[in-house]
Formats: sequence, structure tokens, C-alpha cells
Amino acid sequence: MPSLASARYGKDNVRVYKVQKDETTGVQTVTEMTVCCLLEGAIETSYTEADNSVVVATDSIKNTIYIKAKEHPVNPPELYASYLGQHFIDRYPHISTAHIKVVVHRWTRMTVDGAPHPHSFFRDGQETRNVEATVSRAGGIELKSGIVGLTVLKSTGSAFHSFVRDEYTTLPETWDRILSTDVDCAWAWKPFAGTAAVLASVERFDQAWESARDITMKTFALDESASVQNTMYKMCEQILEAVPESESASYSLPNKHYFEVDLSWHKGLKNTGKDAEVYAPQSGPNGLIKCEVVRS
Ligand SMILES: O=c1[nH]c(=O)c2[nH]c(=O)[nH]c2[nH]1
Repeated sequence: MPSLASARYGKDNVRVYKVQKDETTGVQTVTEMTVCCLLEGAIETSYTEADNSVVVATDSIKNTIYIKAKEHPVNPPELYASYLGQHFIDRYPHISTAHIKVVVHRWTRMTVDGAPHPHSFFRDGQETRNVEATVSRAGGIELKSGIVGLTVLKSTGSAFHSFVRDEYTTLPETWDRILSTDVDCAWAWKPFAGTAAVLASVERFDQAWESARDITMKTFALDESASVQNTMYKMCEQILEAVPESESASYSLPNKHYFEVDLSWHKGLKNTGKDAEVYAPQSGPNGLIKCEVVRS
């Protein structure tokens, strides 16, 4: 006899833009985000018995995403995600958990003739600021914040040697290589009792995001990297220190390879080892290295 093991549903890819207008200065500030909202609870019969009486339509969920963006600040995204998730728990007694994901896209203010422009912005990269909120009657508000899609490269200051060498190995050891990755980094907050507790910490979210971003870039640049594994662990350690309210920090990093090109066949051109200047960036395969670090 089959039985429903788990179920959640909702609206994904809801694109939201909000503008904040300062009427006295004329300065406008914009936020663009993509929101996913999935609900869990006493919804089994909608699957097993075609009982739609327990279904809040995904169209209504989409409407609610817009309405809560109008009613509440959308910055920081941790606060907006918390208000949105809490709404579903408060409004529908049979909904026990709301899973909210907010992806904030970059709109950076333009500098025109040396001055910040009041209402013009540009997209300075595919990096996003991400938040996942799990809001439940049992567990309060669990928040995970992160940075995704920050592409970085260092042209030296990275080595990889002393790894397992056996009958499967062809990779030469290197003491000087290119290191490049797309940063996917996250830090999980200790649970909050409710939206009031999230509001009480509101300043910490931007501070934590700035710290994590600075730590990621500074460590990437300054560390004489022995491996992606070791460099990312050092980043996690520092995030846990900079954000005392966090209970874990994690990274998922592709190792985007740049291969040397042997050009010696052409007039004896030297382009390997210390003479390497022209490389072939690889689209795949790539390494993929992950870790999560918690407090002991
Ligand atoms: O930093 C690295 N870690 C690895 O595990 C690995 N494996 C590999 O082939 N190159 C690298 N680089």
C-alpha cells in the first residue's frame, strides 16, 4: 500500500522589484529578487483524495509574496523572508511550515560625473545574496544566509601537491597554479523565536553578509593556498568567528581548471612551467569541493 512520504508545494520563480523613494532628496533605492515559497502541513488529502479544500492556491501564494513586499521592508532579505513565512503559519492553521527562498540580484548605483546617481543602477556581476527561511510553529524561524555566483580568480599563490599518487594518477604536482571558482557560501543562524526576534537582530544580517564577503575575498587573495579544501576551511573558521550568532558555515566551490598549453611544437615556443602565459580555460569537467564547519 503506497503512502505519501512527504509533500510541499507553492510558487517558484516569483520575480519582485521594489523601489524606495526618498521624497526629500529624490534618491531612489531599488531591490530585485526572485522568491520561492513552498508550504507544508495537513495537505495530504489534496494529493491522495483530490481534496482541494486544504489547498491555498499557488496563485494566492504569488499574490501574498507581492503584498508582503508592499507591507514590509524587503531589506534585509532575512527580515522579508521571515515576515512572509510567518504569514502563512499565522493565516492558515493547517499549514505547519513555510519554506521561503529569496535570491537578491545586484543593482549597484551608477557613479555619473563622479557622483552617485539618484536613480540609475547597473548589474555588476551575477553574484546574488541568498536567504532561506524555514518558518514553523514547532521550530520558530530558521535562517540561512549566503552568497552565490561570486566568480574569483588568482593567477598565482595556489599550489596542489603531495596528494595520493597511484596507478590512477596523471596530474602533476604543482607549486604555482591558477585558482578560480564561483563562490557558493552560506552561514546558518541560531533559530529565532519569531519575527520580533529577527527584527531585533536586523542590523546583524547586512553586517554578516559584508563580513562573509570580505572574508571570502581576503582569504582567497592572501592565503598561500595548499588546496581548495584548506582555503575554504579557513574561510569557514573566520565566518564563525565574525558572526557569533551563526551555528555553521559552509562552502561549495567548483575548481575551474586552467590548463597549460604546450606550444613548443611551434618554433620552440616556451609556454609551460615558469614560462606559461597562455592557458586554456576549461568549462568542464571541474572539481567540486564542499564543506560545512560547525562549532565544537
Ligand atoms: O585544490 C584541489 N583539491 C583537490 O582535491 C584537487 N584534485 C585535483 O585534481 N586538483 C585539486 N585541487
